[in-house]
Amino acid sequence: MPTRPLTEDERRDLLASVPHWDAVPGRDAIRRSFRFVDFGAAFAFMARLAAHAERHDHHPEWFNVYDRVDITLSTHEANGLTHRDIDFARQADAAYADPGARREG
Ligand SMILES: C[C@H](O)[C@H](O)[C@H]1CNC2=NC(N)=NC(=O)C2=N1
Repeated sequence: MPTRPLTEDERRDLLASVPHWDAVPGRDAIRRSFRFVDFGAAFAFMARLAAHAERHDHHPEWFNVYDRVDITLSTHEANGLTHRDIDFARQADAAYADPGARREG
């Protein structure tokens, strides 16, 4: 998957396709917070995405405290958003939508 920066048209269309993700002020990056029933569910979510990150050589910036995981995505080599970030966001959304994810609420 290319690591070139997104074109303006790509950016508009691709960001619209990941509506749960918000632009990060001052950075060409996107972020989303995920809440789970407990730490075990949060960590299982991270473990699943860690495997994806390794397979695709594309790694998130993330923060975890107990039942919460905050993920920020950007491509360091491009110093901004690329297709890899959109792909990762979709993977994270799919993992969170999985019935076994034990989401909060
Ligand atoms: C050497 C290794 O392939 C590169 O550092 C990869 C690793 N994971 C990465 N992750 C992200 N988010 N951006 C990158 O540019 C990147 N580059």
